[in-house]
Amino acid sequence: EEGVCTKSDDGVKCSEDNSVRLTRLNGELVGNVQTIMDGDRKLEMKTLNMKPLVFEIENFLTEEECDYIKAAAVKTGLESSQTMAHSMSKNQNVDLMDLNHDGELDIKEMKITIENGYDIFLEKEDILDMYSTLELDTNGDTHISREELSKIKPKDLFTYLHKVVADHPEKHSRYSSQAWLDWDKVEDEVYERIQERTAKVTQMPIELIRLSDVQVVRYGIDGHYNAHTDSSPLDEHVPCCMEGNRRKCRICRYMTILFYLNDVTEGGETAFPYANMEDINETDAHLSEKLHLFKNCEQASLRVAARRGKAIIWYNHFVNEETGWMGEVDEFTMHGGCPIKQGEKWIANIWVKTTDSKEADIANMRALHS
Ligand SMILES: O=C(O)CCC(=O)C(=O)O
Ligand SMILES: [Fe+2]
Repeated sequence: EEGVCTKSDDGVKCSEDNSVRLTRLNGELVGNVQTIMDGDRKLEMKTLNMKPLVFEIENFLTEEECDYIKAAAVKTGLESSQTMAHSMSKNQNVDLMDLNHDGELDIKEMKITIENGYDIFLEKEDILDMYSTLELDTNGDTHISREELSKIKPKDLFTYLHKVVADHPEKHSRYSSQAWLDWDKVEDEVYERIQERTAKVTQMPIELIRLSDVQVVRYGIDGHYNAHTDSSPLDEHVPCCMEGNRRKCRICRYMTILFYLNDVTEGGETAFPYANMEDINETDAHLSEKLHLFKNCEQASLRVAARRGKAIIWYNHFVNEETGWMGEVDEFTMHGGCPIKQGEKWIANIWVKTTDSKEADIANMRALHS
């Protein structure tokens, strides 16, 4: 339970050795309950699932804490996540996802191309509509050859897709609004209590919890988030994103702690469509209809109901046996938010950031105390 740095009468002492490892709690088996005392509050951490490993703690946050976080997000200002912010610019060429390298795009490949490039989740009919409107598929074989594709202007594609999501916001991969809370940059008793409680139940160093990214999300009617992983697969050629780093980087988040800040009248569960599947086929993993939670939430084998104050916890990565730090991504953690049928949904994500370098992460943790 000891963090990297501990407070004592003569100040803060940080352990010098690198034997620190990322904690991965033992789930034992589904339904297992571990009791943790936080002051006089008794927290019950239940194992919800083993593959992926997911824990649930009801009433982790008090009613007041939920309202406090919501109010903080409102004060910061929520921004719509439905922009094409990460998407390609008007004039950029489409980055073709020719998965089977046959020199043309079938409907599935076009679907992925649009998802990755524009964060828009289209179905077969939508793609065929697009082909006919933009006169893309000149020979009508539902395949887009390089030649056919070279005839379209990226700007037209952009304009077309922009209109599709303006008319149908539910076609966004994510339909919500969000705000970031810089909870490591302010002195705030409520945040500190939550950080300490989170460190306690996860048995993670408080410094890593404090340095986490915290995002508050609000979903209205039809709001949803199609299935995704919260972290990127390991890639030795691309560094983990760090603050101020403008180079191409990948998102590295060892674990996710998700708080529900309100009760949703109907819908809005968190769904894990690949939970408990035997294995995940690499290519199919990102093509499966199961990922389309806006439509297919009921098919997901693990669904967690949104309840005010509840926390769920999972590990986006395994622990590398040798280094004790970030291991491979756990693809079974693929998850998202089911559409809101009635009411609204507020959550807060605590994304515990780690990088490929344990030394750099420990240095960051130490820096918090100086
Ligand atoms: O809304 C949910 O339940 C899941 C949200 C989520 O996966 C995310 O914000 O990354
Ligand atoms: Fe997520």
